[in-house]
Amino acid sequence: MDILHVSAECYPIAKAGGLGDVVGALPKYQNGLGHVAKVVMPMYQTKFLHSNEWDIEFKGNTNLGSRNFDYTIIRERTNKLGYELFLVDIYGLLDRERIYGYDDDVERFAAFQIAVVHWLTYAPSKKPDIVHCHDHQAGLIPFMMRYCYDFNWSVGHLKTVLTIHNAQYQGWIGWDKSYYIPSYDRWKHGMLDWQNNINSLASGIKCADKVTTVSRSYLEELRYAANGLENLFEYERGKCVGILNGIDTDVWNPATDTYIDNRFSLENVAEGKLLNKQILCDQFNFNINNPLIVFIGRLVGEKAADILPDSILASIYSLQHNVSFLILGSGEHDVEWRLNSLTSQFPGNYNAVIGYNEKLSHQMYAGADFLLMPSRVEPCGLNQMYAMRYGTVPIVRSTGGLRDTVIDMGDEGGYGIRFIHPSVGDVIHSIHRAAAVYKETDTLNTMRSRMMQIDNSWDNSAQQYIDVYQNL
Ligand SMILES: Nc1ncnc2c1ncn2[C@@H]1O[C@H](COP(=O)(O)OP(=O)(O)O[C@H]2O[C@H](CO)[C@@H](O)[C@H](O)[C@H]2O)[C@@H](O)[C@H]1O
Repeated sequence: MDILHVSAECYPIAKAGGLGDVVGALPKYQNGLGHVAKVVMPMYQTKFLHSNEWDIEFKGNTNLGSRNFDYTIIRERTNKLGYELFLVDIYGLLDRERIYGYDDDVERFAAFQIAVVHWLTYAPSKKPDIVHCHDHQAGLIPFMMRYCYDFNWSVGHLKTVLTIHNAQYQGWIGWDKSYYIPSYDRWKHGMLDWQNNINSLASGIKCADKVTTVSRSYLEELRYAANGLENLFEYERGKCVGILNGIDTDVWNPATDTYIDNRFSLENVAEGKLLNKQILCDQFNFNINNPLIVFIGRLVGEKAADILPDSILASIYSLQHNVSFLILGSGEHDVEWRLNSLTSQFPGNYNAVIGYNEKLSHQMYAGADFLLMPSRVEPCGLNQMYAMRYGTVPIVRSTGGLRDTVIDMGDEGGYGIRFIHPSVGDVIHSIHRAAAVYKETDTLNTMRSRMMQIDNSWDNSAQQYIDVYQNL
């Protein structure tokens, strides 16, 4: 089968979170199964863009409302990522350094989607069998392919899949900007609308042939907590399926990871982790004998980052300073500020690196004893799977993909710590459980050995996506 993935992120070109990891890996594994999977994404000003060679694939001209624009589709010359990669260059709109966070993001991603569908319509090359859209930045594509007059005569018959990595963000566009959508059958305007806005994600759910979420539990949860789309998920449940993400075991492998100084595997996990922990302890002035608990991720309400400061403060006091915490992330300014200000309060027990740092994240997965994820919402979560591969015990709230991937150490065959509420009390209790198990070397080693042998690779999930396509 011929599959085209459409996404705003793709690792290693541009990544803000887990979406980039998934789109960077899934096509490679689908190609490994004998299919032809490709990726198209915006051309941002990235290091990857400037350090690789590109061929021009197609040049086109189309409109965003009254604004006429040229676009160019370029293709990475060597397929070095294991799949064909196309970038959409729209001068003045997409060619920025960051992925998101601009005042005109609505215009940028609307233009991106229009350009992709225009390209699919007018390029002479063979059309894909499946257009696989990821999150709201590609959510309008199924509508445009099916109902916009400029396109549907050519691509209206192609099958579309929408994968929801995070339903919190929906790509709302006021109806005052509806002229951005190329002309369409007005009777179909309900396929764009949700609660008096154009809602890109809702439109994708209505119009795509199949909708997938990144874990089964998350799909269940969306029926009662979907940031306003609950009824839609209930109504469309027949076309929705949960497929757990995998991890790219080429990138996330403690035996070959070039970001870490001391590589290790199951055979020497205790020694390997200790050497990596020593480096972190030297860098951040921690006592190596204390359990090291880390958090990596976006500092937003969804991840319950706001409860970290109080939980950490209380835990350091109640464990009499026999614990260390390291935070890596960025997000809401007040959370960043509160997390930063703890550093001076607890030198030797706490530190925070505010920002995005791929290398440090790998070093933390390798050197930490525990990884904390108190998420209020976690569609799948990749961090816990990376942690497990590096022998780092996950401490997770039992929700979404965290529930599907972590078994509590109190249960048969368990290897992690699970708690129910995203509350300071539950987090402190779990940190105390972590501090206790840290002293039981044999139990800790058994848990490490169990989690490192779990196969969370893409092999299984990539095939499940192929099954979805084939059923269409
Ligand atoms: N400051 C920082 N520095 C370095 N690396 C950082 C970082 N902040 C985050 N990361 C990295 O970004 C990724 C985060 O992935 P997640 O899946 O946990 O969350 P995210 O909410 O972005 O993804 C959404 O999509 C994914 C993919 O479907 C779902 O798993 C998830 O539940 C859903 O919320 C990891 O690779 C992590 O190491």
